[in-house]
Amino acid sequence: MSDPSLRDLMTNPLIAPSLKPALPKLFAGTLSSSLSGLSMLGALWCLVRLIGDISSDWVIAAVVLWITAALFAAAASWLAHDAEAAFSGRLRRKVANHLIRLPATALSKQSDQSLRNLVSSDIEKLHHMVAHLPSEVANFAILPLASITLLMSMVGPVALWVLLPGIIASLYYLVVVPHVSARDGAARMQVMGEVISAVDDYARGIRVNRIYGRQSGALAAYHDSTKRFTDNMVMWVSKVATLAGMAVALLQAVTTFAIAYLVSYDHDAMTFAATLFFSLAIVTPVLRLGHGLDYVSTGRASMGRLIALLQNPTVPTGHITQLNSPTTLEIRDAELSIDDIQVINGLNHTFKADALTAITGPSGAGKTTLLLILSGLEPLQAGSIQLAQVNISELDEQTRHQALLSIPQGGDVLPATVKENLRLSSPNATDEELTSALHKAQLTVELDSNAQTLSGGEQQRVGIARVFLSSAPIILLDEPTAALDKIKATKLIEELKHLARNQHKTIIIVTHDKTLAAITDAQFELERKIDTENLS
Ligand SMILES: Nc1ncnc2c1ncn2[C@@H]1O[C@H](COP(=O)(O)OP(=O)(O)OP(=O)(O)O)[C@@H](O)[C@H]1O
Repeated sequence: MSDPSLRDLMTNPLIAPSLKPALPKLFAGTLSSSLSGLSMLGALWCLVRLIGDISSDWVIAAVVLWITAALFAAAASWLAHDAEAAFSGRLRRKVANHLIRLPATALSKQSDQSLRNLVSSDIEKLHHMVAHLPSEVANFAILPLASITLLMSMVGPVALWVLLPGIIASLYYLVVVPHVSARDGAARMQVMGEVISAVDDYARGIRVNRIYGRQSGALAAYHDSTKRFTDNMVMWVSKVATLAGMAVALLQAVTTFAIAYLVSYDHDAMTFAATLFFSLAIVTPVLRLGHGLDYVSTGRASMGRLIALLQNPTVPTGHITQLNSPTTLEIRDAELSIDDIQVINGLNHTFKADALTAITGPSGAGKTTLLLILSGLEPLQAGSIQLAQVNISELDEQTRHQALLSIPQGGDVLPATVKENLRLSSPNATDEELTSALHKAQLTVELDSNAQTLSGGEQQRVGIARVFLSSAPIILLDEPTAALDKIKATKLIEELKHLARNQHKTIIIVTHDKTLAAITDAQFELERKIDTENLS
């Protein structure tokens, strides 16, 4: 699919609403930028007049116009960057809101790197393009037009010849550079990708690399790809940058001077000076066209990726805010295929209230997927999840969050203390309550210790402690005992059973461990669906 056009910025329903409130400031920025450029041309004109009429008036007028140009340029920059900041803030919030509401399977298709890019560099590239467009409109349209009008009025149509360097420069930047870049760009991007993966691999395997030295794995790949990247860059620079340098040198000075002389040699010195200066005012911006086009093309590519992300449907929500009591949980006639593989097929079950249920089954049977479905994070293709006899997709999002707490497998903690991590779920809990919750989750650790320096299993138990602080009536846990020894795992199961019974909660865990499942209040076994027709 080709990248969206600049028009899409204004018309695409996923991007335009974030830009629209910033448009008045962008237009004001364009106007200021144009006035700044016109003031510069005015100052130039005063200097030209000085040649024919040596008077301090022209010098004063030129200085005033230069100062005016500087003030307008500052205003233009402030307006454009203010508009850009508001636009990127709105878009960033929109993308972040969208990402956290994506179905689990859609989210799993994005790598960590592409998620990072979507919320940071892609938005930066797009707002960079938006911030620079006003001054580019002034540079590439209004200033050349004003210069050409002046030249035509002074020298006549023959002055159009001074456009020649600008036209040649434009063709170079619009045709030659993109052609060379497109040919070498893909190879450069591939090497760049290899450098990034090698750095990533090296960072992850830093201890291993320390043991095995430079020759091994990621470090060797890093050396190899950086070398190829450097060679490739040198080759590219020698092809494109050298030609660009020659073009600037020839077009800006020699050729423009020669043409200006050719078209105005029989006029007076003032007209000759005006022709030379104003023709440079046309050619100089064009020589910066490469940079202009670079950020427009990267901005458009980023806009394409952001639109593709925002086009993904989010998990459905409704407006129901009241829940019947008791808060029962059932799954009815559920069907779900992921990438054309049927994972859940006609599933029906009512989970026992005030009890701890264990979901068991062989690897790949769909236990984690079922937990995601029950938490409302993976929409079904058919059937429904009934929470307190309401279809979960009709529940208001906040109501769903208050009714359901889901603790995924593995530990994800924020870079803060254990206390701060727990306080996110229960802001008013006392230190005693927090310590008691940690204790029930089979974790003995200081509340002020750094959560990120805990082991993976300990981090997971910080998450499990939230279960004992939460007021949600439905609690889902994926493999909560995976990192625990037998004694601690059994104690945790007993604590969860106790919580379910005493505080009227429906607690559901996924476990591989049949002996642990046997001591829960109820079991629900999933079978692995094997396509027997394809087995010999
Ligand atoms: N995001 C995804 N993309 C593609 N396939 C997926 C995705 N998530 C799950 N699946 C597939 O769905 C099936 C069930 O996966 P799931 O993780 O739910 O199984 P599980 O019973 O929890 O397995 P395990 O016990 O090994 O954790 C598997 O065949 C898996 O490959």
